[in-house]
Amino acid sequence: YGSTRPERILAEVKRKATRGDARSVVDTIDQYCRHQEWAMNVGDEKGTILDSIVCEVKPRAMLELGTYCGYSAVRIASLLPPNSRLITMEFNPVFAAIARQVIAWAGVEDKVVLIEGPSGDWIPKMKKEFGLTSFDLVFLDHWKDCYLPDTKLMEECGLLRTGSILVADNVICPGAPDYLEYVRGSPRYESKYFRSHLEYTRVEDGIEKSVFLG
Ligand SMILES: Cc1ncccc1-c1cc(O)c2nc[nH]c(=O)c2c1
Ligand SMILES: [Mg+2]
Repeated sequence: YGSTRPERILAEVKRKATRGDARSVVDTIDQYCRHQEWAMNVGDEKGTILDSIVCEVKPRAMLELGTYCGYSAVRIASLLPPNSRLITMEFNPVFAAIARQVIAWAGVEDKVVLIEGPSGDWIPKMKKEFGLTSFDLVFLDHWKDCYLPDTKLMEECGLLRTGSILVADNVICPGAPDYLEYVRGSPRYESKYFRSHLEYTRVEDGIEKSVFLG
């Protein structure tokens, strides 16, 4: 039986990255996915844009939708101030199992809570389950068709406050046209596009940063 791509990524992390060194985990995955086999991590180019927003916002409470192998969870967690939390949500159990091990290898497990299951089921439960009032920063990187419904659900569940920031990956490739139209057209958001490329390629992609105005 063959291994899966996430399993091969984890194997490379265990082979090449230094335990407890988040940056070496990030760099190892980038090297592997650029030179061995492509995978849908946010990557180094868009990752740098994400880093700058995380450093600017210094979120106490952050949500990531779409963990995959844990690349961006590790990247984000390494930048979080003490007693800040990243909650990362993954629908696919195979991805979640790999991500837990990547997050542990990087030594950031005390800053990251990984939850498994559909975002639509979890979002209405978040406040109660985690004693949250709202998220300071949300990274949308799961499935393009869920960006808009999940954003509306977070609004309805009171998980966004005036000033909460949404950062969405892949707004060009694969693209989330309904989401873009919503955040760019709504008076309740101030939206800005950061032009970049699809991870490890020359294909255009970008990140949309949208501030919720309440
Ligand atoms: C898989 C793929 N193939 C060709 C072009 C883009 C993608 C792609 C890239 C990503 O960064 C993704 N992030 C989250 N979720 C996705 O489904 C996803 C898909
Ligand atoms: Mg992505």
